[in-house]
Amino acid sequence: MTSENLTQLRNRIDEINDQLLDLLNERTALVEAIGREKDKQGLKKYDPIREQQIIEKLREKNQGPLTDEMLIHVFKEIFKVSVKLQEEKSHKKGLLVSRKNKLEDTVIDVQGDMIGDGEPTFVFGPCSVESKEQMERVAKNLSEKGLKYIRGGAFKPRTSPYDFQGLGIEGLKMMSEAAKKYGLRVVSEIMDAGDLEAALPYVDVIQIGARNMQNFSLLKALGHINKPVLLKRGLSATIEEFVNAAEYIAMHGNPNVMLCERGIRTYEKATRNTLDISAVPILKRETHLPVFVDITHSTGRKDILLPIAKAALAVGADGIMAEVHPNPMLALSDANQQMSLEEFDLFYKKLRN
Ligand SMILES: O=C(O)C(=O)C[C@]1(C(=O)O)C=C[C@@H](O)C=C1
Repeated sequence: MTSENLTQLRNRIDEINDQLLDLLNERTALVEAIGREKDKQGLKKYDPIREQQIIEKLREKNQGPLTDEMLIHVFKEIFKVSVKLQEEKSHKKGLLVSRKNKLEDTVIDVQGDMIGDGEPTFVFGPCSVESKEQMERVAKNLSEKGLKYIRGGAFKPRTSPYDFQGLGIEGLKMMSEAAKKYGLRVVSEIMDAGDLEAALPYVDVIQIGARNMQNFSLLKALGHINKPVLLKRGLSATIEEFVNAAEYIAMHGNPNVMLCERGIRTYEKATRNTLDISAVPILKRETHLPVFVDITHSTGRKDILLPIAKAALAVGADGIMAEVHPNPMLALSDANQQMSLEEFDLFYKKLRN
C-alpha cells in the first residue's frame, strides 16, 4: 500500500467519523428525550427488551463485513452509555424531598409548634380512640408533662375484618375535644381519601399508615391539602420506595411531609417488626424531611421501649411515637404493647433524664 493510498483511506475514515459523530449526537439527544419521558412515567431507564429488539432488527439488515458479534458489541456499548446518561440526568434533577434539591432541614409548623427544628417531638396516645373518658385521661397526663401532641386511631386498618375498626369521625371528635381542653395537637390516621374532608377539622397531622404507604390515589389527595402528613414506612418497603411515596405528596403540592420508621418485616420473631435503625440517618441524609420512629409498632413489646427510644434519638430522629392507654389490658386493639399511664410516667421520666 503506497503512503498516498493510506492517506486517502484515512481521509475517508475521518469523513465517516464526522458523520458517525453527528449521528451519535443526534441519537444521544433522542436518548435524553426518552429519558425525560421515562421520568414522567416513572419507568426504568434500562429496557433490555427494547435493546434486544433493536439488535435483532440490525442483525437482519447487517450485510457485513461487520460480524454479528462485532455489531452486538458496538451496540451494547451504545446502550450502556445511553442508560448511564439517562440516569445521570435524572439524578441531577433529584426528587423534591431530596437533600440534593434542598440542603436545609424542613421544619414543619403544626399550630405554632415546630417539628424538625432540633428539639425532639413526642407523639403519644392510645392505639385506638375508644371513649371520651379514655381520651380525657390520656390528654390530661400528656399536658401535665408539657407534651404537645396526642395520637389515637379512629380509622383502624386491622388485619382481621372482624376486629374493632375504630369509631370513625365520632372518635376524632372525642379526641379533638380532649386535645383542645389540654392544648394538644391531634395526630390521627386516615385510610381513605373520601374521609379527608370530614376529618380535617379535627386533625392537625394526618397519619398515613404502613399499609397505605403506596396507596397512590390517597398520597395524591394528601398533596392537595394544607395539613402536615406523617407518612409511615410500608411493612416491606425499601427506603427508596418510602422516599418515593413521600415524593408523591410533595409533588402534588404539599411539602409538609414527615417520615416515620416503624419497623420492617423480617424473619425475626423476638420483636413484632425489625426496627431499621439505620433508616433514620439514611433518611436524614437523603431527604430534608423530619424523621420519626414509632417505638411501639417496631418492637411490639414494652420492655425495650426506653433503650429503643434513646437509640432513635441518638441516631438523629426528630420525633418519637409510642402508644399509651389508661387500661391497656382492656384496650380494643394492641392490648399487649401499649404502656399504662404508670409505665408511661416512668418511661418518659427516664427518657428525658
Ligand atoms: O428506547 C429506550 O427506552 C431508550 O431509552 C433508548 C435506548 C437506546 O439507546 O436505544 C437506551 C436504553 C434502553 O435500555 C433501551 C434503548
